[in-house]
Amino acid sequence: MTSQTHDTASASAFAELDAYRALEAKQQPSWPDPAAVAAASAELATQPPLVFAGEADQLRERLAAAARGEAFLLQGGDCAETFEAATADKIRDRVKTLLQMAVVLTYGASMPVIKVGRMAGQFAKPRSSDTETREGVTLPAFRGDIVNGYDFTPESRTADPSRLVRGYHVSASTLNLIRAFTQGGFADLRQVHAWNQGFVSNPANQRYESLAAEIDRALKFMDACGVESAALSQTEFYVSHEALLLDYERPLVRVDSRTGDLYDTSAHMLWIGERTRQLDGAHVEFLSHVRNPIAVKLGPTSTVDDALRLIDKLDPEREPGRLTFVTRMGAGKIRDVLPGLLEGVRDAGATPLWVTDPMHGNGLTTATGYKTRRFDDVMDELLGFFEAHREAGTIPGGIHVELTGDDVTECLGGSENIDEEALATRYESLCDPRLNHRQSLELAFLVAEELKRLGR
Ligand SMILES: O=C[C@H](O)[C@H](O)COP(=O)(O)O
Ligand SMILES: C=C(OP(=O)(O)O)C(=O)O
Ligand SMILES: [Mn+2]
Repeated sequence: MTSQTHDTASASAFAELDAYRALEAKQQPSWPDPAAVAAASAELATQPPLVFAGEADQLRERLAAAARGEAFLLQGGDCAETFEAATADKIRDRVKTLLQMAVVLTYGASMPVIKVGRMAGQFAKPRSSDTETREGVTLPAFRGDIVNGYDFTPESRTADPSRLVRGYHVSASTLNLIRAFTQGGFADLRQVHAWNQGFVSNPANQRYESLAAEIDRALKFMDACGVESAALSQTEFYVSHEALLLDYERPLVRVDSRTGDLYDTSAHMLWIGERTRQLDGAHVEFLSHVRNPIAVKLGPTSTVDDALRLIDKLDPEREPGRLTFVTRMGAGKIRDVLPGLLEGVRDAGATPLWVTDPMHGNGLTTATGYKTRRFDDVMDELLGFFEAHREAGTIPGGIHVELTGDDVTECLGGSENIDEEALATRYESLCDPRLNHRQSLELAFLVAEELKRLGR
């Protein structure tokens, strides 16, 4: 193609993308100053992409393997990242937690684990209510650091478009550190013990320690045999977030110079949330025009028809790895709802990647006002997910969890038995409750058992 025909082709691709502008976009902030939003978007449009299109393609291939049952997706991180918590220590501890979980899963299941952080861009939050009332004062709800501040004052809660640009820069520095850790030796499998250090000693990381010792012995054996593999010293690590805030996502859509295709370069993988997955809505339209791997959350009211129409819109070619469904049904509903959904999609001949989010259908608020989840409900939804797939003969391809490497007390239960009273001691999340480091490892051991049972 000459450069002129290339320009014409990308102009028409952008025109198709912009069809979303005529559709309803739910869960967007009301920015008080539209000119300032336009200026922030224009600034973002001049910034370099955060990811390379070829990386997104590689992830799509990995996800295709997971949809075939030859790999397993581990996607996790904060509910809402914050600018303040984008520190070296906190990013390192989240990466370490995901690496540890991946080792538990890989070793348990003898299967490659695809590591995808809810990191480097997971800043925008959909809310149940547009406003929050405290002691008779009503203000706009907190919609994530990329929109407004958490402090309960009118100034802080006013949507501020300069946060869009700051969100980009915090994402860039977070991603930079993730790349440094995962490619610069920190993720070397010979560091399997080191990832466990610095966390409060507990039964889950003691169990991890003995698994790490087995891995060490296996590595020494391989060394002694002269087996060398670059795969041991580096790991692929991808980033993802909910593509919620279209004023942030749109300026980061770029043309892949290799193919002329559009990619949303804010992350490798993007998902559409339960609240914004309307077929005639802006989010579905927008993501139908970019080539990244896309996920859609499916809550308990989802029908087979919803799923099939999403497939037709987002993955008309039924390209392996393009589309992931993340089901978040709730422990009490998954066994009733999921088998029928799996069967309907299976009978239509489609093979999306099926992943469970055992967190978002299991929220509750305590009498003292803490948003929390019971670890037992999370575990129960996980088991229900594996059961439903056994029933339908389909492939349980991954998990999507809200977690942190920090020693927080946000979810009830787990082996340290966090109770309602303990929630107050280290509750740090600005949105949903996350599994702490120990609960995350416990969950990984349970999933590893289920994967072993599958005997893949
Ligand atoms: O992360 C998910 C949603 O943003 C969150 O669950 C909404 O919480 P809310 O019901 O407190 O608004
Ligand atoms: C908002 C989220 O989930 P859902 O769309 O499933 O409610 C989330 O993943 O933080
Ligand atoms: Mn959440």
